[in-house]
Amino acid sequence: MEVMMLRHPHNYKKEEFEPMALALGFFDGVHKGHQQVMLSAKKTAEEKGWKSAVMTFDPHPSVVLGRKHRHIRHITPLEEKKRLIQEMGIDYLFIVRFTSDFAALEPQQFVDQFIIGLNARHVTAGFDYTYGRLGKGTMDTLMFHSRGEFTYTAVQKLAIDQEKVSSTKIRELLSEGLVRDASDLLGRPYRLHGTIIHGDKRGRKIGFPTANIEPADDYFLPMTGVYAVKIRVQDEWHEGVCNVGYRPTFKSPDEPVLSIEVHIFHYSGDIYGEEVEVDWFIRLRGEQKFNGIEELTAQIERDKQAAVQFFDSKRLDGKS
Ligand SMILES: Cc1cc2nc3c(=O)[nH]c(=O)nc-3n(C[C@H](O)[C@H](O)[C@H](O)COP(=O)(O)O)c2cc1C
Ligand SMILES: Nc1ncnc2c1ncn2[C@@H]1O[C@H](COP(=O)(O)OP(=O)(O)OP(=O)(O)O)[C@@H](O)[C@H]1O
Repeated sequence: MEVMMLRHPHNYKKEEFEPMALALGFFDGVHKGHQQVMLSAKKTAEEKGWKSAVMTFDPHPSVVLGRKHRHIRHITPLEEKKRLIQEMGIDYLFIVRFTSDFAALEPQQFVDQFIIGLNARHVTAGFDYTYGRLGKGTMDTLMFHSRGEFTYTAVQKLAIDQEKVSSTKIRELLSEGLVRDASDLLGRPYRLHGTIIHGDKRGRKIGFPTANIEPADDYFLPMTGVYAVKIRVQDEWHEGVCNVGYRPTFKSPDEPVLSIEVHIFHYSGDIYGEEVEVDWFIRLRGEQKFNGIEELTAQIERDKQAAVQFFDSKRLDGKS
C-alpha cells in the first residue's frame, strides 16, 4: 500500500494518479461499518480495473473544529489504522492534514480538489458521511457536486442490536471495560501496540513478574481493571493477565500514574525494549486497594485461574 500525505492546497494534477475507487471517512477503529465502506471501494476497483484508495484525516476533525480536547485518544491511532487498512488490501491511503483552511473548503471545492483532482472515478462512504465547510455536503449532494466525473455508493448503515456500529459506541464500551462487546463491533479484539519498559521491579518479588507497557501512541484505553489478554512478544502470542490502573495498593492517589502491565503465563526472559501487541479479551474485575502483598498475590492467583479458564473455554468453543 502506498501512503500519501496531502495538505491543502495541493499541487497534484489528476493525470498523476491512476483511476481510483475511493472510500472516505475518518475511520477511527476500522470497525465493521468502516470495513464495509472500504471493501465496497475495493470491490468497485477490482470490477473496473482501477486502484482502491482510502482517504482519512489527521488530526481528528474535532480537534481543529474545537469540539474536543487538543489531544484526543484513538481506538486506532494513525499507525494502527495504516496497518489495518493495508491488511485489507487497499492500494493507496491518503492522509489529509486537517487544518482550519482545509475545513473551510466549500463542499464543491473539496470535491473538485480532493476527489476529482485525485482522479477518483468512484466514491464510497457511509450513509451519514458529510464533507466540506460545516459538513454541508452529504451523500444526497454528492451527485450534484460530482459534475458527472465520478459515480458513488452510499453504504447502508451497519447496525448490531439495532444500534449503529460507530467509533463513538466502541469508545463508550471500552470506557466501561466491555472489551468483548467492543470486539464484536471491531471484528477483532481491541489491540494496543507498545514497548516493554522498566517498572518498579516489585512484580518479580511478589511472584508475578509483569511486563510494563508503554503505549506507542495516544490509545483510548479500556477502563481500569484486570483483563485476560494475549500478548505478542518476538512474533509469538502468549496468554496472560493485564492490569491497567494506578496500583492503589502501592501508590498514593495524589500522584496517579497509569500503568499497563501484563503477567505472561509460562514465560520468563528479559524483554525490555521489545515491541509488543496486546489483544484484550475480557475484563475480570476492577482494580482494588489491598491490605498488603499477600492479599494482592492471592487475588492475582485467582485472576490467573479465571483467565486460564476463559481461554480454555474459548478453545473448546473453537473460537480461539
Ligand atoms: C493480574 C494483576 C492484577 C493486579 N491487580 C492489582 C490491584 O487490584 N491493585 C493493585 O494495587 N495492584 C494490582 N496489580 C499491580 C501490582 O501492584 C503490580 O504488579 C506490582 O506492584 C508490580 O509492579 P512493577 O511491575 O511496577 O514492579 C495487579 C497486577 C497484575 C499482574
Ligand atoms: N455503521 C456504519 N455503517 C455504514 N457506514 C458507516 C458506519 N459507521 C461509519 N460508516 C461510514 O464510514 C466512514 C467513516 O465514518 P466515521 O469515521 O465518521 O465513523 P463513525 O464510526 O460513524 O464515527 P463517529 O462515532 O465518530 O461518528 C463514513 O463514510 C461513515 O459514513
